[in-house]
Amino acid sequence: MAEALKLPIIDLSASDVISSANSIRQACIECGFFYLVNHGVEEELLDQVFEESSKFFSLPLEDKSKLVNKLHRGYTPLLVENLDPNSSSTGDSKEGFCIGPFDNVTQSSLNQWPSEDILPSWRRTMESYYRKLHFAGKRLISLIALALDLDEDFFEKVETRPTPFLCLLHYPGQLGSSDKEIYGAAAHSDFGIATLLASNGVPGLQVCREKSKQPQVWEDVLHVNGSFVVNLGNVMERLTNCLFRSTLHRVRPAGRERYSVAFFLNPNEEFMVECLAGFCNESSPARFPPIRGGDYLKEHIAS
Ligand SMILES: O=C(O)CCC(=O)C(=O)O
Ligand SMILES: [Fe+2]
Repeated sequence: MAEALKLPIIDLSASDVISSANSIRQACIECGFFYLVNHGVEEELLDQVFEESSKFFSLPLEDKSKLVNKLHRGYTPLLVENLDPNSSSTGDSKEGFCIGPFDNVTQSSLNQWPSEDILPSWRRTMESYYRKLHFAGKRLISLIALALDLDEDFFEKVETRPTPFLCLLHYPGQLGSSDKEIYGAAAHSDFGIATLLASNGVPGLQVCREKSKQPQVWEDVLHVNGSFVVNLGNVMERLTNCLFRSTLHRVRPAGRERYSVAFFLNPNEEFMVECLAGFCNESSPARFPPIRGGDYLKEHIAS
């Protein structure tokens, strides 16, 4: 059993935003992971999301496969994604379903939905959860902007505002017998700006704080009722020249069915992902060349 990691807790509704931004800054420099509480998402809605998620993943593969992932929206079957292809030839032992933005007709038309005849309240539940998370995500990112000494509305402009994706994940409890260790999600860091994660409480998520230290030390991230686990993605390392950390994490199978819902704040296509002024200088030059969000996404998500 790995040691449990004690993560800082950030209160999204605290009135002293400067103090919250300072706590976020410290958490992002030290670990890149923290718990988010008082985020405004009701427990009842989250319960409904897990209930609907379980109903979808319980459908016959034939039905789920009709919605197979296109343009990062829809169903990804078990073992298809591999978050660490360099170390593992086997895909991750999880299945997923992703929903992209629906704030304009063009974007919205790309989403796929299970038939209302089979799952009548599915779409309504997921859209409602997406909206709530979007609201919480905007507030969180304004605190992250303050934590970077930027204007609070830095991430609200047309070209800087994140593009969120909601991904439902299901890790089956039983694994086939194999000599190799199969991960629910193999070791990876997220490629976007930040991720807000909720789970049904079944353990499995682990973090490796020092990715280059050998042997790697993995610590358990415990479930805290009513909180989201937030972690930064690689875009934040690029913006801060690695001051803010995008930490390696994975999901180990716990022998019980785990459901999680990840809300990924990805860069939008027009966002220039480059070291922010004040985070690099002559003695500490930018470690990554600038890249447009659209090109960055092409490099990081398989189509
Ligand atoms: O399901 C989890 O607990 C983590 C999922 C994750 O890390 C990811 O999808 O990027
Ligand atoms: Fe992740």
